[in-house]
Amino acid sequence: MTGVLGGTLERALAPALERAGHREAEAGARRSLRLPAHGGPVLALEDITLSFGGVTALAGISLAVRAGEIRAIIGPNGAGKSSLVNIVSGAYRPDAGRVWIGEESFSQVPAHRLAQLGVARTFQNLALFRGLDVVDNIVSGLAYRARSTLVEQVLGIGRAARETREARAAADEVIATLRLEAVRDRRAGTLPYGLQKRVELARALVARPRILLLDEPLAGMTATEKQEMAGFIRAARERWGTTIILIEHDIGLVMGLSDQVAVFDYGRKIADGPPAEVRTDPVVIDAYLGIPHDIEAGGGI
Ligand SMILES: Nc1ncnc2c1ncn2[C@@H]1O[C@H](COP(=O)(O)OP(=O)(O)OP(=O)(O)O)[C@@H](O)[C@H]1O
Repeated sequence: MTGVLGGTLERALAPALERAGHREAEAGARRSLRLPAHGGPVLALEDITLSFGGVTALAGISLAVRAGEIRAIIGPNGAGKSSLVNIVSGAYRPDAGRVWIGEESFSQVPAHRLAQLGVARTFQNLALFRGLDVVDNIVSGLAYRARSTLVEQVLGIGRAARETREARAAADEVIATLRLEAVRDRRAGTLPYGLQKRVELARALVARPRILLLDEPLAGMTATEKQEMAGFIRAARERWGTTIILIEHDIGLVMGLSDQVAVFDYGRKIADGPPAEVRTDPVVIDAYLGIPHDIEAGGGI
């Protein structure tokens, strides 16, 4: 029966997987990736529960993400994906459970220390400074680091001058990796949507976070833009070893891009494993295709 269900999901996902187009190349890229040999979890959730009034958004969620991993979190609407990102980024305090970031554990992640903890995030909606150049938008991702005084900054001397030089160098490295050279000095607000999303990714990467939370990075993009963005997410991980947590609705791309996929449904984690396993898991198929188990037991779909 599993085989039949597995085949059903394969068929359901086939067009998306076909669009992704380079599963084999991606598998090869994963094989050649230099992950730390004994990378322990860089991020772990321990029995996290979160409710809003009578609605349970997350019910006893545990999750461990290894250093350098691309971990997708997928699930139908309302499954609890954004709640999880908001807990990791400190916007929400769970009712119970702890979050581990590296060696430190928290009942609520201190949002003001997020950058210092090495965590960066992007948002579902664009949040760029539309009137600023691309490079200045990217440099703004380093603002929290500035140690120079206001006087030094106004006069452009001392630590401020050095910080400016270092920030530009860091921004230019990200610009080169994400192939943004041609629009470096363009106003962000004048760029097509897909490029603006790429600038957001660059801004989140400029401080070289250990952990990057991407909330629907491919939403609203054309198929070509999605392919490009998936390539740049992979490039960032390969260049800097960034651990990436990815919330995404495009299952085809997720399956090709991620090392591990956790599937949520109604606030519970119903599957967690490599894409090939998750894709054929009957529980996941039920959640996505709405195939009741009694039909499965009855032998026909
Ligand atoms: N701030 C909030 N106030 C009240 N209820 C909330 C809040 N945030 C989330 N919820 C509820 O918690 C549940 C999980 O929502 P969440 O946004 O985390 O799911 P999701 O998987 O990200 O959904 P989507 O894919 O639609 O963004 C939903 O029932 C939602 O209505």
